[in-house]
Amino acid sequence: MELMKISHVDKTYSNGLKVLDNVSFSLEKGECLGIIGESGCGKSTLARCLLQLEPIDAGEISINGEPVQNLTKKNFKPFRKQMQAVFQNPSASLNPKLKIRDSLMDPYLQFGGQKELQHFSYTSKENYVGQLLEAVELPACLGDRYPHELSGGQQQRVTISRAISIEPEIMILDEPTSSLDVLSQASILKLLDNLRQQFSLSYIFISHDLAAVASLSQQLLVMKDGRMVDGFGSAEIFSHDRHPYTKELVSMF
Ligand SMILES: Nc1ncnc2c1ncn2[C@@H]1O[C@H](COP(=O)(O)OP(=O)(O)OP(=O)(O)O)[C@@H](O)[C@H]1O
Repeated sequence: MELMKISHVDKTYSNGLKVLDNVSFSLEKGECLGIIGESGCGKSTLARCLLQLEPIDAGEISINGEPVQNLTKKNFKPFRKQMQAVFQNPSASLNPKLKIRDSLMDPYLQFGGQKELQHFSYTSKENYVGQLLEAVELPACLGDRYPHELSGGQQQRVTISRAISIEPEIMILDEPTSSLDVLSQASILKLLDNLRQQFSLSYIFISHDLAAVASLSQQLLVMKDGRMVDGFGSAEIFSHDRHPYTKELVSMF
């Protein structure tokens, strides 16, 4: 089942730089779609456009068959609730003045409240936050701490926990492991893979790190200078049919 469809999307910044050029792809329910590309190719711009943090100039973005690119912020809110994001730098994503417990409550208060949760249950703040921390394999006592009292890997687990807290359908992962050391990267990738299966999530995983993307994704797209130049199933990454640019990326890792 097609959850999200991106058709012929263009984006040019006000300085005249065309960053997305006729970008099209679709995300199937339950899959991890990896998007690989070098620094500056437009990956983060794409993530921001999907989340409507940036407007697009042309094309269509639809979620569950509904075009969403022209919706007001208010009308986009129900779709935004279905689509959460994890970014590269967890310390920038967490409010330094809030205890972890209060950061974790943020999406529930903003979007959830009345929403029936299937995997988590809300009986009290304490209990809900405990379940959220447990889902990302962190002890409940961390709820009492501030972000600077956690390691980078623990902080990223908290941002992942916050993203799944209202049980979205889609997660946009924009370089989720790039700021972490190698061991933390591996354990976060494993966690993300487990959570996708446990919570029936679908991922768009954007990174310059081919090994990380390939380890998690069923489908891969290769982005170069704002265009998708190649797309294939993860088993076909080493195929002779790959685009020359894909072969170049593969040969570098
Ligand atoms: N708000 C903006 N205004 C003008 N140009 C921008 C803006 N944001 C990004 N750019 C430029 O658009 C291009 C693509 O940037 P983007 O951050 O999307 O790439 P990226 O592939 O995510 O790179 P990286 O992996 O280094 O984060 C770059 O040349 C960048 O300098």
